[in-house]
Amino acid sequence: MVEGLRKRVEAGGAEKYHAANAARGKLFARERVALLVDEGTFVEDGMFANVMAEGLPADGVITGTATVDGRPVCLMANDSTVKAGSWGARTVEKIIRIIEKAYDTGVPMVYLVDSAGARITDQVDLFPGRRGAGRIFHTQVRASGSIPQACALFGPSAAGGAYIPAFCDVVAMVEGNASMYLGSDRMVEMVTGEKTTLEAMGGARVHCAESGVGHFLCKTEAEAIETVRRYLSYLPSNWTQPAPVAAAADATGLPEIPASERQAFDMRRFAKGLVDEGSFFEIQALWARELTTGFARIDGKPVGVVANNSMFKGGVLFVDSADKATRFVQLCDAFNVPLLFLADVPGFMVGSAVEKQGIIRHGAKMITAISEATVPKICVVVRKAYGAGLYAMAGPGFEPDATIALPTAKIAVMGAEAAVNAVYANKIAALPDDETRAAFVAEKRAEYERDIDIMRLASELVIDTVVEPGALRDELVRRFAAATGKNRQFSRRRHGVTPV
Ligand SMILES: CCC(=O)SCCNC(=O)CCNC(=O)[C@H](O)C(C)(C)COP(=O)(O)OP(=O)(O)OC[C@H]1O[C@@H](n2cnc3c(N)ncnc32)[C@H](O)[C@@H]1OP(=O)(O)O
Repeated sequence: MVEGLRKRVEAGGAEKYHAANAARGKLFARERVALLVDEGTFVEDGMFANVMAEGLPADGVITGTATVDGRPVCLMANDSTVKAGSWGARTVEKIIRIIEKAYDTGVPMVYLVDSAGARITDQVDLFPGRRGAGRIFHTQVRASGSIPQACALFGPSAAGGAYIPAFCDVVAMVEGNASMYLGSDRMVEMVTGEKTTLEAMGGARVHCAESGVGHFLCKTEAEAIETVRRYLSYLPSNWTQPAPVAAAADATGLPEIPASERQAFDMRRFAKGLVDEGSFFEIQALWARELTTGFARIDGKPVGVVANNSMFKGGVLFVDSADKATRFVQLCDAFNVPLLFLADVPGFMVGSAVEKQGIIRHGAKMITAISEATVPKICVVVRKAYGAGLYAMAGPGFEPDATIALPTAKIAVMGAEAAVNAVYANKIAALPDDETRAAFVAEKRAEYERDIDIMRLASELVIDTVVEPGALRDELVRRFAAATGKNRQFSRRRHGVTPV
């Protein structure tokens, strides 16, 4: 009898739901689990949930333990062939238990999500109680920063269900099928009159390029699962362990840095050329692109890279880029991944539009995260670091383990042109003709540039050293190694009151 039941549970829901999923290019939940884990390592919990009462296989969610690349993980996978992957009371209990197990044993938790959210027909059993659906989120929040939590999203993630991905460190979304939304298109039309679709409102591209809730836009389910595996490879199993070291690889070398600061420069190419070949793993590549974030390895050891990218919006910091940096810095700091800042930043955006969006609040949040990060952190000024941009990129006042400048670096309260205009606007306006004005501006500009000369800043001990680009990688290897055992106490308190 047990074997027969087991086979029925393993088959999932009715054939018509499997056929509908296959027609959309979706895999069965058990196939997803098999793609994620090392072969033969999966041990399932609660597979007979609800089998006697309602005959809903596994109550629509598969949970258990396994290894990924030889390291233990806990996982859950919604089965959308069972009531669209909606959560009944046992579904909720299984999800809570597996997150608790991940937290208690100190291993990553992987969420393979494809769910209609709460099972509306069973709401009294699953929704309001102490171990109701809200407890899933409470447990996720408690585990956040203690163990890595990664989500691959293959289908809908409706209403309350949308918060499971939202509480994860990262979310990989499959384009065309994955969606996240608080209210379905039908509900939106009923409440607001807006006519929309799941894809237009909460599709993978929307969340990966516009809202920032998604981190990786994937073409296939296999790619989303591979992305989760790769994410885990940069992180320790929990916050008490060091980040895992891989075999070292050579770097491909740095691109030439343009002489003119007005010329856009792709800092992703710089980062890729600096780190171990093929190790750069960009996170949120499509969102707030003026700032690049990603993991990489230098000499086999993981680092988190935060880099300004002047290819987009001149590398100026906006509200979204400040949020992107904040979250990534917190992620690295939580999991003992040293931070490398590559600065080429004119500062934060100014103007009424960004003031109304709260640029001060968002910028303060980023600077808070940089201040609170106690993991080894090194700031490399590649080109410019102007104004509060220097602070946001872990400049000297933010206890970096080093501030390194390339010979192309400029550090100043603002660029020369803006500075001359700010100080001498009245005098310039009073000059008699264009020729005199141009000569005056050129003279003041030269004076200003002498003041901020990078060797002068080195001689005043503002920065720790100036290195040629070819020597930067070796310098970083030595300095990160020297910072490994640093004291990580930041402040005497429970937690700060962060600007959010
Ligand atoms: C914590 C608060 C919350 O989470 S409230 C949750 C609210 N959830 C929703 O509003 C989502 C409602 N469902 C949907 O929009 C669709 O089912 C989505 C998720 C888009 C999937 O569409 P599709 O793949 O076409 O499946 P379908 O609609 O044909 O449903 C298949 C069977 O599953 C059922 N189902 C679906 N959602 C729920 C649900 N939330 N609760 C209970 N049952 C649900 C459908 O009734 C359908 O059942 P049947 O095949 O008619 O027996």
